[in-house]
Amino acid sequence: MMEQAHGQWAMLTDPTMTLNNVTMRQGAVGMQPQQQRWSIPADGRHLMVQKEPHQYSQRNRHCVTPEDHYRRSWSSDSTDSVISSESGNTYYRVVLIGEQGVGKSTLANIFAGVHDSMDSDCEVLGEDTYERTLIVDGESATIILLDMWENKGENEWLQDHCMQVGDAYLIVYSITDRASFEKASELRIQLRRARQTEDIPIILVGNKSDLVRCREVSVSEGRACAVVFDCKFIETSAAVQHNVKELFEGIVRQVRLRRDSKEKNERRLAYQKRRESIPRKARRFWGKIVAKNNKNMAFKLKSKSCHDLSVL
Ligand SMILES: Nc1nc2c(ncn2[C@@H]2O[C@H](COP(=O)(O)OP(=O)(O)OP(=O)(O)O)[C@@H](O)[C@H]2O)c(=O)[nH]1
Repeated sequence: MMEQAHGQWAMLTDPTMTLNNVTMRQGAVGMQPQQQRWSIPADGRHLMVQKEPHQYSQRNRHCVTPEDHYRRSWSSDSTDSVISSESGNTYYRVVLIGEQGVGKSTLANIFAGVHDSMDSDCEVLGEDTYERTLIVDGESATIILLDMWENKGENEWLQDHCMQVGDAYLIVYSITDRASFEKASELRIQLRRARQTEDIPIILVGNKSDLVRCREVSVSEGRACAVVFDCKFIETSAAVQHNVKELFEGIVRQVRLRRDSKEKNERRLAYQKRRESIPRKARRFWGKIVAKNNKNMAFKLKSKSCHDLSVL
């Protein structure tokens, strides 16, 4: 089944279909430009791909064969081995949205491994669409990252589309640009309207945290905004790759917390705690003492948890 959607994009839902030169194979992932081969996740969920073979830009230069796919991973735990798709890998479609120039593509490039000193396992599924498998809390998860958001009016259909297709969203602003922060709030409202009945995981991302002297939006403003809009918050620097891995692991955890059973999530939390570093353990312990002594505990707990991406 294929749904023609605005120009060159198509939404593919049937994993066995053939489209022009594009062959869909169930179970495997990835595309090789020479072979014009496309495929979708084994779970058969919608995935947006380009119908025409495209020119690979410099930033999309990382492409691996399907055989390479599960060989390496961006793991949160170096001692874990990668779990294959056959053993229950899960796919998460994550959409980057935000004002122009806030660093969405730079974050996507880091995800894609363009800046990695080591080899990346990222696959390019189409212009501005990347796929990478991470090991988060001992389990593999594949993120399909869409960096196709455009703010220009004539691309309204694309914006609507982006608002509909994500399993999770990263709303990015630049801490050096107040207007982009305000835009982030607008986008949050737009997203809420578009997906009214759904509890979609969203992380508000204050990027460019390395530009300390140009800061226009404080950390507490970012946090307060996340509390008001009921989403998570993190500051990142794509330039120095600070908190980027944490961001992508965090979005996986946020989806899992909503989708999976309580027992599964409790197991993961226990796993995280076992592997937590001593400074982090100490911080958590200290946080509990502070919360106990705080009269406005309800507010404190809420505002405290907006930057903890491992809890709801
Ligand atoms: N100092 C600093 N510069 C950054 C950071 N992230 C991105 N930049 C720079 O900001 C500029 C814009 O980054 P992009 O990644 O193109 O931003 P974008 O949000 O994708 O922009 P559009 O594609 O126009 O929507 C580039 O010059 C990046 O090098 C960061 O964390 N710190």
